[in-house]
Order: sequence, then structure tokens, then C-alpha cells
Amino acid sequence: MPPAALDRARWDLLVVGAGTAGLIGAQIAAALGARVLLVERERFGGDCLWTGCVPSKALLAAAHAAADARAAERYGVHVGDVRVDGPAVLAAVRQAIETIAPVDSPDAVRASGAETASGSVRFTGATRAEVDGAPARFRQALLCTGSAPRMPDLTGLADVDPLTTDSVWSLSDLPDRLVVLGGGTSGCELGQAFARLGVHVTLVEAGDRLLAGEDPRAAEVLTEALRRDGVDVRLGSAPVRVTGDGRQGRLHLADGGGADFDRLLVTVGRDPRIQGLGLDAAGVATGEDGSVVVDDALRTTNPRIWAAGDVTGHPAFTHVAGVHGNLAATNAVLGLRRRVDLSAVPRVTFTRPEVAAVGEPTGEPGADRRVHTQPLRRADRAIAEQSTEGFTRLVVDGRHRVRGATVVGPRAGEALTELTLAVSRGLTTSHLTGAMHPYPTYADPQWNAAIADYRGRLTSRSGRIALTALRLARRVRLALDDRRGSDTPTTA
Ligand SMILES: Cc1cc2nc3c(=O)[nH]c(=O)nc-3n(C[C@H](O)[C@H](O)[C@H](O)COP(=O)(O)OP(=O)(O)OC[C@H]3O[C@@H](n4cnc5c(N)ncnc54)[C@H](O)[C@@H]3O)c2cc1C
Ligand SMILES: NC(=O)c1ccc[n+]([C@@H]2O[C@H](COP(=O)([O-])OP(=O)(O)OC[C@H]3O[C@@H](n4cnc5c(N)ncnc54)[C@H](O)[C@@H]3O)[C@@H](O)[C@H]2O)c1
Repeated sequence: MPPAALDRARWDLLVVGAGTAGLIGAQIAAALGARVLLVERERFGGDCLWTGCVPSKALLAAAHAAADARAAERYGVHVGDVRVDGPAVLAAVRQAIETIAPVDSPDAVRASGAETASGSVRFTGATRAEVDGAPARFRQALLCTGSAPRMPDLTGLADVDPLTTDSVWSLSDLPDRLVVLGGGTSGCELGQAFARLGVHVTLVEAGDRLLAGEDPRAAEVLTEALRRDGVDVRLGSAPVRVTGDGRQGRLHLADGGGADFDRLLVTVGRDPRIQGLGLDAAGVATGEDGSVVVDDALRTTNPRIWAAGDVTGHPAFTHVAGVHGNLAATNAVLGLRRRVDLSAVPRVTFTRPEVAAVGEPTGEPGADRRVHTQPLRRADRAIAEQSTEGFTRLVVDGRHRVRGATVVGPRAGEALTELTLAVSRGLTTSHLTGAMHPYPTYADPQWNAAIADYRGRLTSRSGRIALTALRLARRVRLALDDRRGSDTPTTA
């Protein structure tokens, strides 16, 4: 839509940012009959499509293919030397993006009934904004501007043209030596991907372990796996400065050590994108971390403006952004007060092995919680496929409801979906044991963990009393049948 046309009427909902949250928010609002304008300043599809989930999973697919080919010998299959064609791998990543892009395009949005425009939105008042300077009035707005890579304050960093998850996808070839700064989800996924593609990777994490928010045992398993892939994992390593010429250089660490690189990739977290939005003019408050303050219905401090996705500071996942976009748009258009529930947000690090978790932490469960752990080495499917690295851990409360889970292993993300349903719906271990599970799958360990909890119920004091009572009643009935001398039992 040309800028001049933006101000012809008041929009029921002005949606700012066409990432996952904005795309879903705009399409839902249009489906509910609202007059919607979705404005994007860069590319429709946002981070997930262009710089996040899609390219990282495509790169990992190539990396895992290379690793599987190298490991094929253990199955008696010989493939010879594995050669990675860097430009071809990166081209395949871009191809995956191009294949998905039409789903998120302006055409697709307009087909759903919303209008679209290109430009940067800036609020000029509580119900007024500009798109690249052209005025646009709105009854309500939905802020979906996402988050951007954080850059650490490190002397010399800017001199080596550091890569971020925004820019790494523009490489034309793989570097020989890569230093990855930060061992969170992005650093682990990309560190493993590049290492499996033959790059010499040094992963530098300032904290004392990888994946700080996850079960410590899961982080240990992943650290061992990365080291086996050839990643030089440095934990508790605070970087102090960078020296370099052009793009090559050396990262110096507080312990006196360092790591040389051809490229440096920064993955130390993300900050909400709020610069230049004019949030003060709109009366939209932000928190100390820069995220937009929202209530549990995703309404900002301006009751006419809602927010969804990464910009809220809620867990930064595409599925959260999608659920947010839907919920905020529905609340805005229909005047509802549906609340966002963050108690069962699933998270998956798509490394090999995958690390997947949901709900309460499994590493340090509360006092009234029981933990059941099943190692993957006891799962027949994992043994058959020689992929036994990992475990499943369930946290169960006093009423045997599944409250949290960690799954480490192949296809952990897929296995986690059942446990996400269990946590979000308050299902018990007897619900899980009562549902037949196909054999053999990587979900066997979670079924066995649920069975272990259920068995615990049978061997508890009340369980033992109930079983004894049933056994005695059965004996009495059989004795009665015997005494009658009847051939036809009275009992089943
Ligand atoms: C490397 C990496 C891998 C990831 N992998 C996964 C994964 O496997 N699974 C998962 O669930 N999540 C993953 N994520 C996280 C996921 O990408 C984000 O949580 C998700 O994309 C957030 O969506 P959003 O709609 O909130 O924001 P975004 O997708 O960032 O969209 C915001 C949009 O707003 C636009 N914008 C900003 N300011 C303005 C303005 N003033 N005017 C107009 N437009 C504006 C931006 O250009 C952008 O397009 C990954 C992230 C990274 C970095
Ligand atoms: N598979 C997925 O779903 C996926 C993949 C990638 C990213 N994401 C999302 O994006 C978010 C951001 O990911 P991320 O990995 O950039 O951030 P993160 O916050 O998950 O991890 C950043 C890591 O960098 C470390 N760090 C911070 N400053 C450092 C420094 N100066 N030197 C060395 N280490 C330092 C931190 O201790 C932390 O371990 C994630 O929280 C996640 O929500 C999701």
C-alpha cells in the first residue's frame, strides 16, 4: 500500500512487524473482521524465516548428513571420504528459506484480508503513528518488532567485522576457523553445525556450563557430544578483548588463554527491538531489559496497544510468538481477556543429541516432587540405531501429575510433544501408562519413566493395602466356588 493511502481511514488494528507474531496477529484479526494494516520495514517472515529457525535447521541438516556419512562405518557401510562443498551447503540453506518465503509473503497476508505496507513504524501519539513519515491512525495497535542480536562490550570486537545470527547466512563459503562467543541455544546449534561441516570451531562460554537454563546433566551430555565433534569447548572463559586485522584475529580470555579465528560469531543473547519506535509518545513502558511491559493478556501500559513475540521479553521461540500473536489479536479485536500461559513452553536445542524440555526444571526439583530418569541406553530403538547417548527425566508431583520433563537424544523434540500435552493439561503418569505407545520409538524412555512412577504407586503403603484387599477377595471367592463343588464358577 502506498504511504499516501495509509491515512485514508482509521485502522482497527495496526500491526508493527511481520515476523511470526505479526503475521499471525494480522491474519487472525482480519479473519475476525477487523480492518488491519501490517507494516514491515525489512522482510516479511521475520527472524524465524530469514535468520533463525529455518536457516539454522537447514545448516544442521547438512551438518548431520556429513556426520552420519562419516559414522556410517559403524553399521558396516563404507562411503569413502566425505567432502563438504561449503558454497553448496550455504546455497541449500538459502534455498530452504526461498521455498518457505511465499507462505509469509505480503501476497499471502493480503489473501487473508489484511492490508500490508513496507516501511518503518514510529508512534507519534496514543493512537497515531507514522510509516516512514506518512501518518497512519489506528484504534488499536499490536507491537511485534521482535529482538536483535546483543553485542558484548568487548575491546576490539568491532574491528574484526563480527558475524551475528543476522549476518552469518550471507557467508559465501565456510571459514576455516570459527570462534563462537556464547554457549546458549544459538551457539550450541551453530557451533555443532559448523564443526560437523569441517570448520575448526572454538566455543567460548563465560558461564560454567552450556545451556544455562537446562538440566545440568543435559548440558554435560551435549558438551561431551560437541567435544567429540571436534568443538573446542571453553567453559568459564570470560573474553577480555579481541585483536585482529580485517576479519581474522584472536579472542583473548581472562585466564590468559585465547583462540585464533578467521571469523568470529557472536551469540550472547538477544535484546528487544524498540529503538526508534516512539514508545514514549505512545505511552508504552519498557522494563529494565528493554522489553515492552505487558500484562497477562499481552496489553501494554497503553490500553490501546498490545504486544506479542520476542519484544515482550517472554521466552524467545517461534511457537510463543505465534500463540502470542493469536491471543493478542483476539483480545484486541473482540475485547476478550484471554491470558497467556507460560507454564508449559516447550524448548528444543536441535543439536545431536537434541535437548528438549518443558515445564518445571528437572535438575533441581522442588521438595514435594519425585524425579524418574530413564537412560537411553535401555531403549531398544536407540540400541538398534547405535544412538544411546541421552536420557529422559520426568518430574512428578504428589498427585502423580507430570510437572516437568527433559528429553536428551535423537528426536527429543518430537518425543517432547506428548510430555508438553501432559504438563499443560495436568495429566498423570497413569494417563501416560494407560495410552499404548508404539514400539520401538525414542518415546519409550518416557513411557518407562511413567510406568516406574505408576509402579511406585503400587508399592506404596496405600497401593499395597489395595492390592492385598483385592487378592484376598479373589481368594475368598475362589474358595466359595470350591466349597460348592460347582463346575460352573460363580465368579468371573
Ligand atoms: C539462530 C536462531 C535460531 C532459532 N531457532 C529457533 C527454533 O528452532 N525454534 C523456535 O521456536 N525459535 C527459534 N528461534 C527464535 C525465533 O526465531 C524467534 O523467537 C521468533 O522469530 C520471534 O518472532 P517475532 O515475531 O517476535 O519477531 P521477528 O521474527 O523478529 O519479527 C519482527 C519483525 O519486526 C520488524 N520490525 C522491527 N521494527 C519495526 C518497525 N519499527 N517498523 C516495522 N517493522 C519493524 C522486523 O524487521 C522483523 O521482521 C531462533 C532464533 C535464532 C536467532
Ligand atoms: N532451537 C531454538 O528454539 C532456538 C535456537 C536459537 C535461539 N533461540 C532463541 O533465541 C534466544 C537467544 O539465543 P542465544 O543463544 O543468542 O542466547 P542465550 O541467552 O540463550 O545464550 C547466550 C549465552 O552467552 C553467554 N554469554 C553472555 N555474554 C557472554 C560473553 N561476553 N562471552 C561469552 N559468553 C557469553 C551466556 O552465559 C549464555 O550462555 C534463546 O534464548 C532462544 O529463546 C531458540
